[in-house]
Amino acid sequence: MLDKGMKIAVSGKGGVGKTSLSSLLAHIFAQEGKQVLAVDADPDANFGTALGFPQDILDKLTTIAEDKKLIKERTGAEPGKTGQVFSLNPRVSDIPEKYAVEHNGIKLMQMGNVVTGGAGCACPENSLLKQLLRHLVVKADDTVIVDMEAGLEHLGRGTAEGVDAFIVVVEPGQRSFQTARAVVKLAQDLGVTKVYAVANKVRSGDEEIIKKSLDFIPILGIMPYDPEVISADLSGAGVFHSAPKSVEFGYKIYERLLEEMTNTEEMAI
Ligand SMILES: Nc1ncnc2c1ncn2[C@@H]1O[C@H](COP(=O)(O)OP(=O)(O)OP(=O)(O)O)[C@@H](O)[C@H]1O
Repeated sequence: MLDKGMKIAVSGKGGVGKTSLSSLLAHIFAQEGKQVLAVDADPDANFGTALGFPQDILDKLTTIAEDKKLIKERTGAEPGKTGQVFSLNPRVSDIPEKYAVEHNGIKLMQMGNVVTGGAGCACPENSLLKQLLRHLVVKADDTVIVDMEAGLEHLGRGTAEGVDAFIVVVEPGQRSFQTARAVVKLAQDLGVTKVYAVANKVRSGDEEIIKKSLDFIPILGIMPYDPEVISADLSGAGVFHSAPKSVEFGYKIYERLLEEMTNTEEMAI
């Protein structure tokens, strides 16, 4: 295993279970003694709640994209305005330490949404978020788990190349398969080499059709439909602490990930 922690990005169509899987992996890596940094880069997600962070800690979490002072200080430009000159290479190395909150040995950061100009906007907040994600993936020693939206808004080429495992979460259904195809293509175009699928919310008997539909990508694991994941969401207790069946499947995915990493290292020798 590498000295540096693994860098894992999790993506997929809205609602497929990206955040639930990301939270399971974060806890499993932490249990296995890794320093884990969970990065919430999906504006629709609530990574902190899925991780089981208490509300008083989440209240202290600053969303980077909404910190106007920070954006102005680092990029030299006003957030929310286009047509300005701003730094494409802002200083970010001190941000994780200042902005992450911690609970149960897991650190959490929240990137937030870039509203101005929509997808791919050339604005100061996007410049800062992209540079920050690049720093976390390329430079940080922690095991980094990024919960991302399907558009891969913050994933630039340099960052993509540093990702050890890019996981596309898929639920049984043609729309989810189609999104998976599009996300896989986006990721590969950006230079990610290790792209995998995890099928989630799978009812017994559906495994074969899922394997057939995902023949374009290696499958890391198949997670069952698990009502306890929904209960965890309702109670705010966190998936890892309240859905033991899913935790078991999460461990299988963790082991597959380690195997994949070992294979890559052997290939590199
Ligand atoms: N294995 C599962 N079995 C049953 N329900 C699940 C499972 N995994 C996730 N869910 C439920 O599906 C919903 C969406 O899950 P989650 O928030 O993890 O997905 P997401 O892809 O991150 O969504 P978003 O795009 O909205 O951030 C939640 O209500 C969650 O409890």
